[in-house]
Amino acid sequence: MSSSILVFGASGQLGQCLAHVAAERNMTGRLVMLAEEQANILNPEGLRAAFAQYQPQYCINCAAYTAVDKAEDEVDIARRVNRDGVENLARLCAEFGTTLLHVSTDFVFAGAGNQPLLETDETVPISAYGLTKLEGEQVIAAHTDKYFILRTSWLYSEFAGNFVKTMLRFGRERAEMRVIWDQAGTPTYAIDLAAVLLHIIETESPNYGLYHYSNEGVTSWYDFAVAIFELAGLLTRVVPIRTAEYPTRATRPAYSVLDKTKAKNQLGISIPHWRLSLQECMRRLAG
Ligand SMILES: NC(=O)C1=CN([C@@H]2O[C@H](COP(=O)(O)OP(=O)(O)OC[C@H]3O[C@@H](n4cnc5c(N)ncnc54)[C@H](OP(=O)(O)O)[C@@H]3O)[C@@H](O)[C@H]2O)C=CC1
Ligand SMILES: Cc1cn([C@H]2C[C@H](O)[C@@H](COP(=O)(O)OP(=O)(O)O[C@H]3O[C@@H](C)C(=O)[C@@H](O)[C@H]3O)O2)c(=O)[nH]c1=O
Repeated sequence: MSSSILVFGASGQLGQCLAHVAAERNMTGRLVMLAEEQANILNPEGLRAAFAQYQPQYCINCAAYTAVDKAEDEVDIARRVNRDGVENLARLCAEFGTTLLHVSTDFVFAGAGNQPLLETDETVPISAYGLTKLEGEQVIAAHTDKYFILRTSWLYSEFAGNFVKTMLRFGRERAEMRVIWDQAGTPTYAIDLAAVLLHIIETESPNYGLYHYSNEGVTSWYDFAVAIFELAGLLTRVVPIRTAEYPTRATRPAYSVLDKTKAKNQLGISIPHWRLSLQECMRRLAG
């Protein structure tokens, strides 16, 4: 077994954040970054060749179908990536003795409650994306014990497309933005999440299992947008609206705040507040 770490979906948002954090930690040499063109997780033969070549100690799966609204009309395609592709990886990890690090979502929950969600809370996905991501979690647990699944929420960063970059783009063009205030959750800086994934590897944590991870605190998309414009120095007016006033193809959970107690206790991490991490991201975007 080599010490290498295979990363799938390397050109997406989280994949790029991993490359960035790995470089800061002098871990770049261990990472084998595979974008979809180099390794499609739907191609078992190609994946087997990569596992055989690198004999990885760890595999990080950043590959996913993440188009939440589109998934409602393309559930089969979403399922192939978010369930079947993940199953391909889980099978190979079991065969090669590789530890699998995978990322899931707050959208596995219905979001009807008002208390921070635990790993043990009931999952009731209300969107096709959420359902296929939950199926991905289940196939991992069915094939291997050596896994870490981190459910996260509202990812953003300076890389790829995300809510922060959408707000900044529209905010520069428009005097006013209408943003939902009755969906509560916690944004997560994908750089912080990447750092946790690499921390699990660096510490060779034996505490396998399912974890919740987002930044600390609670907010709404509206408050998040207000904070983004404040930090960017934009005068864009943000109008709070209800979910019903912003119809989307997929239904999103009204409340999806994740309780991170388990991750803090078992992985030995401390978690920055979402405002601090947003500040850091905005600093990097400006610089
Ligand atoms: N973004 C968010 O707000 C949240 C994301 N998550 C989860 O976090 C993880 C990372 O998300 P994020 O980085 O933001 O997502 P992105 O959409 O930015 O990245 C996903 C990557 O997967 C690639 N991909 C898609 N299909 C395949 C395939 N068959 N084989 C290999 N690669 C493939 C995509 O390539 P291409 O673009 O070319 O299709 C893309 O590069 C995902 O598991 C996601 O479900 C969880 C909560 C919130
Ligand atoms: C662009 C925009 C969005 N919104 C709302 C719609 C939605 O409820 C919320 C976020 O919209 P977005 O389309 O950016 O993000 P969305 O695709 O809903 O984000 C989700 O992505 C998947 C992958 C996840 O796993 C989730 O954790 C979550 O991050 O903001 C507005 O109210 N006004 C706006 O102008």
